[in-house]
Amino acid sequence: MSQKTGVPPSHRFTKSLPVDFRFMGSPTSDVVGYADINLETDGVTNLSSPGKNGDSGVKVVERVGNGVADTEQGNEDSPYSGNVKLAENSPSVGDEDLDSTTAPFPSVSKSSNGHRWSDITSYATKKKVQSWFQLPNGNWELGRIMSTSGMESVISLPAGKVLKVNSDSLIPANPDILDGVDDLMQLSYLNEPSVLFNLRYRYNQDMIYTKAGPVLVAINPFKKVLLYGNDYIEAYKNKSIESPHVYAIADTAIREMTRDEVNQSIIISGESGAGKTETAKIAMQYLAVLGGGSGIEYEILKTNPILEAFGNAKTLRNDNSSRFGKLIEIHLVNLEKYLEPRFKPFGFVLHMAVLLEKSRVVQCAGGERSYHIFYQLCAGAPRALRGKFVAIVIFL
Ligand SMILES: Nc1ncnc2c1ncn2[C@@H]1O[C@H](COP(=O)(O)OP(=O)(O)OP(=O)(O)O)[C@@H](O)[C@H]1O
Repeated sequence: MSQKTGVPPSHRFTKSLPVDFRFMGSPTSDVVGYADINLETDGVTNLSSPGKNGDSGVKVVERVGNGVADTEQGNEDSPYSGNVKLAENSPSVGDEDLDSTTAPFPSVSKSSNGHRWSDITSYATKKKVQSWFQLPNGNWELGRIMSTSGMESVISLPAGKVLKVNSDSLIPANPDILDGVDDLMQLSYLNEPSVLFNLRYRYNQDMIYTKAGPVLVAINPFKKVLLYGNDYIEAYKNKSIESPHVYAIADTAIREMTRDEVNQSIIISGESGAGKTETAKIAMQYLAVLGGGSGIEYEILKTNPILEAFGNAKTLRNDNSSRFGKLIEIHLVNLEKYLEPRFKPFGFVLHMAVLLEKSRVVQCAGGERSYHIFYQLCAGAPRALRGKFVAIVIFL
């Protein structure tokens, strides 16, 4: 099978979080010794890395399972610790001729869970399907299997690199026809690099939403994307558009509530700066339009800046970080059976703020700020009063 020739070069590799990734902490001391990639003149890439004592030992990362499902299995420290196993001081690919079947290559140690990809991998190598290979620096590269002998495969990577690798370390890639599918469940091979590749492929075309079965994956675009507004809302309401979207999630929630007469919840989770607050507002925007247009919905949406003034602050990760947990309850009144497609206006929206980070009022880390309201107070106050406010802030 050919490589993804229609794919721009920037899409052909994808990167995992480093195996020593910690959410807010610093890398641990037991880090993987990432190998340097040296492109030899004969086009064969050798993996080499100075070991602790200056030897050429390299720690090799083994992928032992399906990245999507396994993220829940790891310990709480590392999101990928359930998936990876370090084979320390394994020999690196040497300078030997590729024809030499005894040439050392990054070894892969089996995990106690067994190698769940081995069946699929052997099928993939037999059929020479395009495969993903993880370089020691964490990048996944899409390669074409040139030959396989025993447990070794020779793969060609983009830019003419050729590698001899353990066949078990290859992870099958999906055919080109599945590039950028709407729902990750449609992928023939559901593995970490394929998921990352698909998300990245869509993201590069401003398709920031992708379904993973009933779950919506949203990637923060950090720029204005033309996916919102009344035209889109109308289209999702009329079901004339089916691309994954927050609007579609909100639409499903309200329709199922009407049909089953059961309350619905939308849970939005992600790390700081991922876009949870914006996503919640986008969902509320859809519900507001669907609500019928009494005007009260828009007033409710306007309460967000007030809530954010008291509960949001600039952090190193997010200029408008919510420093509290938020539960938003939207109550619909006079909801008559089978009222679709038009719903009665909202009764009220209940915001519940919990676990406010109180310490931020008196102390915050360098480069961060206290709650927006303090700065807004100073900015809006008459000059004499402003001086007093600033004095209080300094005194605190
Ligand atoms: N859909 C989007 N379109 C454009 N920009 C977005 C979108 N979602 C998020 N952003 C940008 O990312 C920034 C951070 O998003 P947001 O405040 O929603 O993150 P968060 O997950 O709520 O973070 P925290 O947990 O720190 O409160 C926003 O201020 C905005 O600039």
